[in-house]
Amino acid sequence: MSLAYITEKQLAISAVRRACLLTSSVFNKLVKNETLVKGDKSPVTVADYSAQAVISTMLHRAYPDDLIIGEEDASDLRTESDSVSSLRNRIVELANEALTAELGIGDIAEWGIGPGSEQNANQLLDAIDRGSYEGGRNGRMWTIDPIDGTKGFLRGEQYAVCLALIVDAQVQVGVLGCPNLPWDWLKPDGDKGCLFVAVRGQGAQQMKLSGADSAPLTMPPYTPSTFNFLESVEAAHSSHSTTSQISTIMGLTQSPIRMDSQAKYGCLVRGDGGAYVRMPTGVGYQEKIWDHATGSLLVTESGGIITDSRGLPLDFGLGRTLGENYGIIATVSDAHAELLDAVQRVVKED
Ligand SMILES: Nc1ncnc2c1ncn2[C@@H]1O[C@H](COP(=O)(O)O)[C@@H](OP(=O)(O)O)[C@H]1O
Ligand SMILES: [Mg+2]
Ligand SMILES: [Mg+2]
Ligand SMILES: [Mg+2]
Repeated sequence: MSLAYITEKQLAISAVRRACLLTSSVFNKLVKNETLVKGDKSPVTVADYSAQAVISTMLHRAYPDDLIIGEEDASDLRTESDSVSSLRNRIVELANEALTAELGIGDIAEWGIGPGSEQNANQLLDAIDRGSYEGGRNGRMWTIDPIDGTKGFLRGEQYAVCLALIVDAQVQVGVLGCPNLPWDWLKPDGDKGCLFVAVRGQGAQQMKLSGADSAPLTMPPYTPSTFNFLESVEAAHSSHSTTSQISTIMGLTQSPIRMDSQAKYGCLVRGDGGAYVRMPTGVGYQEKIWDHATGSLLVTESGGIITDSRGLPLDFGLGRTLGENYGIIATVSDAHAELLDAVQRVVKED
């Protein structure tokens, strides 16, 4: 067994597990004034902030020189008002609850976790803001999406805690925690909570969020009669009509599965859906690297191909966004050429 990135992998699993416990515990208690609206009109909750604080604290303790690209920043939490200070107190309380929880299998106290690891408000706000790195082509950087699919989280549906290590613009380690995802997609009332892990060159695996048993993941081969798409719930994030046109060209009979967050990538690699298709709804939006870093490695490590709608590889070396990539398509290797062809025919018609 290869030992490359073995510590980074264990750290990422540990950090994502702690963050997932935090987010699931918050959901049951979330009250209205614990959600803010960001400059781009998207929601952010105390759970997003505290999960980023926890993950960033652990990364910094383990690898002080590594850079971090996190979705959230703490500027809205640094102003002085009664409502902001109660929000801040809640974030400190939640982050410390997660950081100080007893050590479990694979946890290392030097990562700043376990009893006695409390951080104060300033330390936690600084940890959130350590995620402000601009990114780039060279060096080691982690990317955190503390809650991907915040809208799904608020609806009580799918969301994911996402963490990836990028080295010289290549994703090397990716971990995805999906607290609300059923272990078996066909048994929605059965056990929930899945963790997906991939290391470049070492394959991908799925394990229970709560336990250690893991199963290697290989995407099932292309079967046109049962092939279906995974796409966003939010029509503003991904064009549902474009997906439907692509589906018609490919002669697909199954309807798409709509789901928030990178949980779609988890479902793709374990075979719940045939392809993840994300076509832009307008011009100008640039996909964020933290929305696809982990998912892209899961795809390539389980026998799939991921490109943009022109067939170009996703470029994680251009900063905080995927820059010029336009749309995203991911599917098992033997279906990719046909899918890409259908996508290009639809794009040409538009
Ligand atoms: N106009 C847009 N087009 C594409 N993606 C968008 C978008 N506006 C927001 N998003 C991204 O879509 C992500 C959710 O993905 P999905 O639609 O697959 O659930 C959001 O992540 P967050 O929820 O972490 O903010 C956000 O980064
Ligand atoms: Mg967001
Ligand atoms: Mg996201
Ligand atoms: Mg997010």
